[in-house]
Amino acid sequence: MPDQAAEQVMDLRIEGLDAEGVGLASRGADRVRIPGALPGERVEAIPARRHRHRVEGRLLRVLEPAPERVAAPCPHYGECGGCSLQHLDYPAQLAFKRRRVKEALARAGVTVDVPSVIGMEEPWGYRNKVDLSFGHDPSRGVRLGFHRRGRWHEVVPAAGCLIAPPELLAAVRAVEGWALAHGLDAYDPRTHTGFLRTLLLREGRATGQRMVALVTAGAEALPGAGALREAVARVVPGLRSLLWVVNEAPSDALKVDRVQVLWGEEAIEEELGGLRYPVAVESFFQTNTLQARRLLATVLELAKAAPTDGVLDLFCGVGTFALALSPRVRNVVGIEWVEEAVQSARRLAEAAGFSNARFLAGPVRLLLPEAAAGLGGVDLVLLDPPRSGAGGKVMRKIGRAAPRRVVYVSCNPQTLGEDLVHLLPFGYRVNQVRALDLFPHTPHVETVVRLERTGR
Ligand SMILES: C[S@@+](CC[C@H](N)C(=O)[O-])C[C@H]1O[C@@H](n2cnc3c(N)ncnc32)[C@H](O)[C@@H]1O
Repeated sequence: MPDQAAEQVMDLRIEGLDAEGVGLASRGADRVRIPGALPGERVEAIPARRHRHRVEGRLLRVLEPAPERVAAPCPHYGECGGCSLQHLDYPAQLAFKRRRVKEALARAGVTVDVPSVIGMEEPWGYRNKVDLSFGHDPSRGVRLGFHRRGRWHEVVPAAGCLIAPPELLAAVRAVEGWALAHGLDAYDPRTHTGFLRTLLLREGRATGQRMVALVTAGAEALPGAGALREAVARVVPGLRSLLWVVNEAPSDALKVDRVQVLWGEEAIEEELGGLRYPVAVESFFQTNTLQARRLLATVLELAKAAPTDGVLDLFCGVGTFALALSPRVRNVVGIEWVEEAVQSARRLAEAAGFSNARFLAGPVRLLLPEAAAGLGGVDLVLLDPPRSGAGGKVMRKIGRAAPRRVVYVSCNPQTLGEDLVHLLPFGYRVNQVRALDLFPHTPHVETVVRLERTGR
């Protein structure tokens, strides 16, 4: 785009928000996306990038603010890649999420009442897991923080993050100081040089146990391991696990090639539904413990389990739903492809004496028919797939297993709607929906949908 156009200031009226919570306006035939702008507002923005009829705009000034606009309390709002809805007051965030769920269901041809989103009384400091990255800082060498919005290889400071608990954030300065003192540099995935990759912090909300995991590129030994131990143990209360994780993959995604326990245990524990779950460095565990309890209660309410039920729990992770259902049903089979999560679920079932719970390790698509056949009748299917959804093949296999009830837990309304389109033709009808806010100040929303087989 020529410089002149890049300088062109646009005076726009914001018409709505897209699924990512970005303000949308029209300008001739163009759709303009403006992060930070709210519906009803008149704003000044400049075009930053153009793709065919879509223009990415940068907000310059809000000329007429919406009544729901609030001053974002985080000092790094706008620069940091997280919490993009902080400028919208909390009730309006919940209303936006409710609309997202309604619209996604409507696109799938489902018209059903979507009640208000179940929000948090105190929507701050809720995360039990924080992922930080090391970046190069020209003035001081290395910096530990969050990815910068739009420039993923740069980081913004983590201090002052309002959705992470301060007890975990205390590790950041200690680890940064240790890295600077030992002259260690940040790994650069573009050149595959450098050493320090990420720092993963986890806590068990109910147990007060904390984990600090340093992820680096490959090395024989960790320089200054003793000093790291001392620095972290001094500032992180309830430290139960200090780990050194080696990730030799070229990309940024967390891959665990080797784990060394520098102090304490390999995992921490978290409590949910009366059971204590071990949480290892790479395990999936709901990141908002308080709302995860409400999610579990909602799933149990919508499942309406009966003692004669045979149940499938697909994408079961460490088995939170299957284990909670086990004492209420005839038998339950969980399917999950992370072997370590399946082993954890099996151990918990055994310790609790749930002899009617079985867990299979592998892809849902391949194991579902065998698991359904082994149950002696499937009455209820629960599924909680990742953001990408379950996919048409899995949904059609559920339809062919013909359970009377399906409870679909989704963290992405869009893929929820797309998946439902494959199940509805098997004679299912959505008869209850609940939405919960597990991720305040972000556009994400958790939805639980109950379907019943009416025909066929
Ligand atoms: C949103 S999590 C649900 C976890 C679980 N309900 C819980 O609360 O702990 C999705 C899970 O699906 C697993 N997964 C993703 N794709 C899978 C597949 N094709 N087959 C089996 N498991 C899969 C992931 O490893 C993850 O544990």
